[in-house]
Amino acid sequence: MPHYDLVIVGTGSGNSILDPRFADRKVAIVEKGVFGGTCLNVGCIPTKMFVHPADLAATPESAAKLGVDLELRNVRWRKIRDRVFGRIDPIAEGGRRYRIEHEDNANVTVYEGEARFIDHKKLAVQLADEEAILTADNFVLAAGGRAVVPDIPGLADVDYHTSDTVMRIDELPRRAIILGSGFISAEFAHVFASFGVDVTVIARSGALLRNEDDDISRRFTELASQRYDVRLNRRTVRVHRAGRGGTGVVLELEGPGGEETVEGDLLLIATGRQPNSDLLNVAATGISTRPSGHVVVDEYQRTEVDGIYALGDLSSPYELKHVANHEARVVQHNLLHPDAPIAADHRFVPHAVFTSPQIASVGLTERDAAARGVPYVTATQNYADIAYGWAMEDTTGFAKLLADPRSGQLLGAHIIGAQAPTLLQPLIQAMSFGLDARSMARGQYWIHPALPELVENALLALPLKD
Ligand SMILES: Cc1cc2nc3c(=O)[nH]c(=O)nc-3n(C[C@H](O)[C@H](O)[C@H](O)COP(=O)(O)OP(=O)(O)OC[C@H]3O[C@@H](n4cnc5c(N)ncnc54)[C@H](O)[C@@H]3O)c2cc1C
Ligand SMILES: NC(=O)c1ccc[n+]([C@@H]2O[C@H](COP(=O)([O-])OP(=O)(O)OC[C@H]3O[C@@H](n4cnc5c(N)ncnc54)[C@H](O)[C@@H]3O)[C@@H](O)[C@H]2O)c1
Repeated sequence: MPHYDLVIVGTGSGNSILDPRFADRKVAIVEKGVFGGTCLNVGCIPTKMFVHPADLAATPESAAKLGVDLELRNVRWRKIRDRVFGRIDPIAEGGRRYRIEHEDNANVTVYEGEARFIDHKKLAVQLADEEAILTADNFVLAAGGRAVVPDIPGLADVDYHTSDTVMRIDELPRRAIILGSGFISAEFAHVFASFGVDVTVIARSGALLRNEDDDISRRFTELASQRYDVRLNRRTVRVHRAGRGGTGVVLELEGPGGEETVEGDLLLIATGRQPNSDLLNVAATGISTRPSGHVVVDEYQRTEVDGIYALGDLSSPYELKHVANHEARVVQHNLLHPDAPIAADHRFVPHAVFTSPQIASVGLTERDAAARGVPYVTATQNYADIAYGWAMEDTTGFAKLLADPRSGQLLGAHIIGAQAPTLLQPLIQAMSFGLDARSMARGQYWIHPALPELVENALLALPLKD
């Protein structure tokens, strides 16, 4: 039974921990799937590589109102898909080979198989032909999560996709149904609709992206409904194959208008993700989980068991790559300096949805602020009322800020419109470093007539107390 100084489970963000400072430690890395994890292989990176061509394909629609007539002649799906994975797959394989073969990793053993705890700090790894049992002083659990597939009658008997498989299909479907109305739904609806697929989005609640600020969610729902079929307040009662030898899939729904059916050639299930703590059987080593399945960690990313750290989607309710990366840096430091640990900073975690229009957000929504009884003022600045917004003829985008009325400290920022994630970044910076709205607006130049004037004007519009 080999004993290690350090065992890392998962090669997503967990793989970034090792560097030359670990050269004198005996290390094992365990990976059951493809090296590089979700973000690289089936998450952030490929999705955005599809979103960019989708943005281009959608350009004729937005150009016409500016007097530029463009025509979308063709979408070569296989060319788009093969560019994406032709780039990504070699990176994943290169990362694997680096860990297995390169002299930098002479101290590292890679175990390719599924790990599960069988006892206190004892891990079994199911390899192709045998089971290995590993023990270690330190473990880093970075085993991520997986797509949730809801228990809907008939679903198991039809072909459906999750985000793990949908990007590798051979042909674009004529009609796609997307179940769920969160991040993945919003991004794939944009990709498919831009490529000419008839999209139907099925939402349980009365709005898409309902965790966003209500104004953002409402605006996005309106705009999405103009581009594709959005069914709100629907319960999916049953799923079955289309009749008479049809290759499609039918969803039976119940909604405000009673019963209805929707038929498609592809069904994408986008109903959230769950942590892999159950498959890793963390309970066997004495680690507890939250009701959501997330592993419990303290601010130093330490689990309840001495020497075992967890990070990323396995323990983080944010389920975002920049959070997993940050936590991996914290764990790395704390492994190297256990007597001087640093805490993870989760004060201002931003996110962006790469749909159309783009959406980005940080801090409190107005709903959060009201629920917490936090004093706040808000300001909303439309793209339509800044110079570059005129150039773009943008009539729908806006930035909404929340700030403390006295100190002017920003509490939240929410943008829907072109380049929203890029426009949000200076607001994240202000919040992280405690820059108040007045100083931010008037303590620097804002390039005229560039898009960040949206942020400048939103800051100036905040009705702060003198
Ligand atoms: C479609 C999609 C798009 C996304 N887009 C974005 C985005 O634009 N921006 C963003 O910030 N985030 C995005 N995310 C979220 C982001 O991908 C995750 O937050 C991030 O990848 C989590 O990293 P991680 O290291 O915690 O886990 P992962 O990257 O999931 O790594 C976990 C690894 O552990 C392995 N593993 C699991 N269990 C075991 C086991 N028992 N034994 C051995 N190995 C195991 C898995 O195979 C995997 O390789 C997206 C996610 C999806 C699904
Ligand atoms: N741009 C990004 O940062 C990005 C992009 C994609 C995914 N992600 C990450 O991946 C995670 C998973 O994405 P997601 O879109 O699957 O999850 P999500 O939590 O964003 O949305 C899940 C959706 O499914 C709905 N839902 C849940 N159960 C359902 C059921 N039984 N029937 C119908 N609808 C149901 C929910 O109401 C919600 O609308 C996200 O939490 C996010 O952190 C991030």
